[in-house]
Amino acid sequence: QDATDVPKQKHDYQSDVARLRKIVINSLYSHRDIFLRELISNANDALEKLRLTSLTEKEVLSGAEEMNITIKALKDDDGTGRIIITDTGIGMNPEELTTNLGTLARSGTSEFLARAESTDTTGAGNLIGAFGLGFYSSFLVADRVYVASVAAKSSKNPSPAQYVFESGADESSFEIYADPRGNTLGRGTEITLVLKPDALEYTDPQRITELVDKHSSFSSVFPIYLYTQRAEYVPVEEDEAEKKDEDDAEEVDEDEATVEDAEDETKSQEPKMKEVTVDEWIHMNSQPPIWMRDPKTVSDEEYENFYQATFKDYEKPLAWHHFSGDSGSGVSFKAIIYVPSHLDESYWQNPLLTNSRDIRLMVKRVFITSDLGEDALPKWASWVKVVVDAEDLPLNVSREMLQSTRFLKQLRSIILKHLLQVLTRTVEEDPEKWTQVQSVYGNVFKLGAVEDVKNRDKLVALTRFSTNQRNSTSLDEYLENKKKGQKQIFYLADMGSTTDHLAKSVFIEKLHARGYEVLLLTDPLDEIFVQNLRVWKRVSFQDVAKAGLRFGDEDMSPEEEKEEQKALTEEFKPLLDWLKKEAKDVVRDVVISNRLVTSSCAVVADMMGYTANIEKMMSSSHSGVRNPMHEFAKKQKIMEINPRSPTIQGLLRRVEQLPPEEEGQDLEAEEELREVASVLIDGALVRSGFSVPDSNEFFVRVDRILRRSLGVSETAPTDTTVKPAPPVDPEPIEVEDLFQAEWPDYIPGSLRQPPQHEEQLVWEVEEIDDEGNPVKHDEL
Ligand SMILES: Nc1ncnc2c1ncn2[C@@H]1O[C@H](COP(=O)(O)OP(=O)(O)OP(=O)(O)O)[C@@H](O)[C@H]1O
Repeated sequence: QDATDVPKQKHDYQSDVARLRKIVINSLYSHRDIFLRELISNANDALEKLRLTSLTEKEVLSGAEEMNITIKALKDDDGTGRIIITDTGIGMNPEELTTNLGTLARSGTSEFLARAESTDTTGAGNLIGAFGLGFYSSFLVADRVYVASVAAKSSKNPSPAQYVFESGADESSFEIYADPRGNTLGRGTEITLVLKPDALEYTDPQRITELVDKHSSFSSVFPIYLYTQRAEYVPVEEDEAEKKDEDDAEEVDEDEATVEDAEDETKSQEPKMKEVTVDEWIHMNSQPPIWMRDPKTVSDEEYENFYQATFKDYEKPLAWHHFSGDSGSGVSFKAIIYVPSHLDESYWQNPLLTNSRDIRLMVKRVFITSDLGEDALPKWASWVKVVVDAEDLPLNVSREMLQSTRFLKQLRSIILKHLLQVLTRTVEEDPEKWTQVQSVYGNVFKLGAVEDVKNRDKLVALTRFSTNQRNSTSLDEYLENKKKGQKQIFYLADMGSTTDHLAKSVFIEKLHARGYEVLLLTDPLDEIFVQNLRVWKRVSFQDVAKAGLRFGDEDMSPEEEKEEQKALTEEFKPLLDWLKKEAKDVVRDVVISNRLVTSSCAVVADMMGYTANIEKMMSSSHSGVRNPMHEFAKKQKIMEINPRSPTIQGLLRRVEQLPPEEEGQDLEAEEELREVASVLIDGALVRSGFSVPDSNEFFVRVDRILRRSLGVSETAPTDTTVKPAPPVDPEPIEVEDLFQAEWPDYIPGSLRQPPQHEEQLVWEVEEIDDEGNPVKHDEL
């Protein structure tokens, strides 16, 4: 079949593509250099696909001899310019040209586009950087793009034809047609960019060389050639010269020899030269890839550029580590590990479902796969970016075969070991970078410590916490600051709170006053971390909002303490008994406290109970579900009262003054006291981070007590009369009609807010008195 017989087919772009192209063209002008690296990266992918397919289907390789990428930048005589990027990769048939270049198959595209459309242009640039533009970046520099492509030969398609995808930057459709030139490529894809008039700088080979050197020289193991032309002066060849001289020689006769001799003489003295244009293909990536080089010879900029091109990240990496080694199972390798400067947004949405997609495994410089399977890395480390090149694996190793090699398992621990090393090194060597690492990965380390038992200690060592004494401490530093006798790591957790707020908590007042350090945990992960770890360097964690707090330097022996507690309990017995009755709905017990200094009381969780923080976490993860275990744990709270607090002492006296039942109750005094007690209990709950059972009731009681202290009558009613709403209007006015009457130029449905007008709209409402007569007001 003659391909040229096939008519041109017009296709509309999928609407997302049209949107993406628009955002790209509008927002990435200052980044338009990226088009070249994107197209080279696509060409490289196509060559990699071809190589992989050829492992099972030899015939794909026929069609073109070489596997390479070529770039031609041309300035045409009419002042226009073109760039032609050609690869001899896997190619595309007409259907593939249509779907691959006319649709966006990536997930989350629409959401992404909506965000990019709503951000300003620089913000959109960053977003697009994260998203990856690929082929559409062509339109940053080109008014018109032609993609000619021949799919690789296969048993199903033994003589593929060359087809063209053609589209203009402003067009909402593209055309697919058989290339009228026939099959000029043999195999692969040729992308011709007809440059915009303001993008002619890219016709300068020097400019292209610069860009390839910076972004792409290492992104392909296949050779990249740039077409150049240079002027050269070559001696004019003899017969040509003779021809030239023929005009001068009037006759060809016996004098010829003399003439020749004379000519020979002049030639040797000053050879005739002419200018010729020499075409040359320059090999641009002849240097070995950077992971194969000696780290001492690679500059930071080279590492950064390599990272940005390979992992398509617009931002520079935070840190990296370049090393070589032997896996232990006889596979030697070279690798670079990168720590990105940000986490993908999706990471925290589902950290435990994230798989690593960025371990690029190569064998002898040839890319094999970046999908090493589910368990390639623990989830906490799924963000790490790695290139690893193994020397001693067979080139045709498949992903499935890889899964069963020992190398892969070893690779996992090698990567983790080096990743932890590079992070730990940052702590020691670069405090500024370490702050950045903490702000991005602080929570990742906590998650890791919970998930990755094998590396737990190293990950815990990387975690940092705020305390009542400093902004950041590691657990080891905390232990160095541990006071004599202290056998617990004190912490207080309240997710969503601030450290400043926690520092003023009732639970740490004594610890703080005495100079003990308390970890102040505000992230939901903190509590999970502590609950999982339980002990660090044989010192257990103690939630200071729970029973069981010990300072370790108690002056009294536990027996003596018990004695003292017993004596105080005896002394405060009337108050304790009375409070127990009053607080029975919220706490299990009321006891004398040893943790309070200035506060009069607090509510703490029992050993089995939930602290306010856990209660919050439970209610957010079990919303609406009543679980008897949770209900039980929620009730395991204890109210502690401070025997040295004047409030408590005063309350004790008042309770003691209540006449015993047999003498007849003083109901009024009792009621008043109960009110005070209930405010105290609810206040203690709030102060301790819990919520009160009924906040409306709570406020009514507060109000009564306030009245009492202000000497206002408790029973005096508040004037509660309010103006009633006017009667039902039988003919409701359409709001828009109303606007129309007031503002004639108002377009119905066009505004939510009434337009700003000098005169305010006045709602005249007639008020009637008890007899039904209208009430006159000066002003409404
Ligand atoms: N030179 C090429 N040879 C063969 N196929 C190509 C070539 N360029 C693009 N394609 C095909 O078109 C698809 C879309 O390309 P595009 O660059 O837009 O996205 P991508 O490469 O998949 O993603 P990204 O560039 O963000 O990594 C590719 O997945 C590939 O199938």
